[in-house]
Amino acid sequence: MSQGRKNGKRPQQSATDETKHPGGAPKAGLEARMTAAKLLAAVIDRRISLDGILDPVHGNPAYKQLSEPDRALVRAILVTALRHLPRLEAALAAMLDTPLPEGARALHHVLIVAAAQILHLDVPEHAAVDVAVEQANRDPRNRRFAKLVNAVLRRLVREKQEVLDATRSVSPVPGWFLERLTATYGADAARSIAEAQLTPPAIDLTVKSGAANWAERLNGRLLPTGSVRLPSFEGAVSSLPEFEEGEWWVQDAAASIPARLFGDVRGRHIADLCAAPGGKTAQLVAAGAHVVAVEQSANRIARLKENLARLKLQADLVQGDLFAFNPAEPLDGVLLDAPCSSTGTTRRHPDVLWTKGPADIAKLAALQAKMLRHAVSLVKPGGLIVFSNCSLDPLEGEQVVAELLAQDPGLERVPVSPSDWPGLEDAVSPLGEFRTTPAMLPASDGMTGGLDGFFASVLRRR
Ligand SMILES: C[S@@+](CC[C@H](N)C(=O)[O-])C[C@H]1O[C@@H](n2cnc3c(N)ncnc32)[C@H](O)[C@@H]1O
Repeated sequence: MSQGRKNGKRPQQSATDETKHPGGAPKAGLEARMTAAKLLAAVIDRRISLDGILDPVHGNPAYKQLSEPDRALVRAILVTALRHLPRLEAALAAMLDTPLPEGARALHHVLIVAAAQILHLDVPEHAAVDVAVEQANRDPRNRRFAKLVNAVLRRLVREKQEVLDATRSVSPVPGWFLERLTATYGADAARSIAEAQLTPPAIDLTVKSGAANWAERLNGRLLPTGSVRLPSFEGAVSSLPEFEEGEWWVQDAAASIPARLFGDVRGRHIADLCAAPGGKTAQLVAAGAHVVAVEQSANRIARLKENLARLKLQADLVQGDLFAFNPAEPLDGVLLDAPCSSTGTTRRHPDVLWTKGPADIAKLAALQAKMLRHAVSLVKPGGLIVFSNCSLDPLEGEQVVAELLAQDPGLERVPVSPSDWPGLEDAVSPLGEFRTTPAMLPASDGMTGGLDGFFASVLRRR
């Protein structure tokens, strides 16, 4: 999983990936790097999501004030720091004769931000060191550590390759997550999943039609899901052909599986109960279903509306709580792509592992069970319910379904057949449920491998 990487650096791929930055002059990017350390504190210490902090409209005020190149630097630093956090901490610990004093959290974040740049970003190392020293000097709590910061980071620059090699054995994910992965997937698979989250994901497109042609046209790879994986890509996806015409949308290959599990949906009435931003609604409409898209969040349903407008696809939109959605006629099908811990998306959202924990997983699993019971109540006899989410935890997937099946004799599982998914057979469990992980779908022809972690199960009302 290390395509295109040299010395731990990777090519720019998208706005949230590690990137080059023209911060050559000693104090260039000072504001950006200082902001990055503060925002890292907000994620790690206050468990605020990165998406919330970096939102261009509702995000952190200090971040919003920065120039676009500085914002890109902040994003790259934060994503990199969170992806590699335990290894960066181990690297710094190896440079320190004694651990940092208790309570030196601000200093910890300054050092992590600098270490992420030195070890993984294509920025001048001296700028990362100088700014960290300046930042320590500016903070009365940290001033006495400025010399230490200088010495530690200069040593990190000198011993970079040795440090990268020595910390490779450190798990890049927090202990609670590795334990859960190991309990579910076994030690080897858990390690592979943890390693996979270090590689930024490729960009996958779902196309309205002619996937093989699109793959050829974009020099991409046709995936077993029918998605088109782009080769390493710089710039805005909106610059790709036929964006305005609405011929395709960005959707991780794994996220495209649940809607496909309904089979032929032409003329069927299907509700998508957690619909925004609308990737799965779009798939169902494009495949010929009449879709009601239900979404609680006003901001997110506005995005869904924009997305459908660009794609020239029509669905009925209902803004509100799915528990209040009770159509007069029972439906042919319901898709419940429920809110979850999102631990399957850490390649693009590495903050998840530091902002969420086991208690969130348990709480979300209980909510999903309640949502799934409501979803089942909306379909007619013989109707299908597809339950999915992007968590890697069985508590939010296999167990939700197993418990409901045990309680409701009027419901049966419709097993997915591995032979219907050549290339993804390993992702179908013995019970016929989908379980993808970021370690699946090997890289090939120089193209990034991997998939988001997803769970999907098909149920039928008897
Ligand atoms: C995982 S996302 C759905 C992604 C979407 N299916 C797609 O493919 O683009 C979950 C969505 O459920 C929405 N949601 C959460 N609770 C809800 C509720 N009680 N009623 C309706 N929507 C809800 C969230 O706002 C969020 O947009």
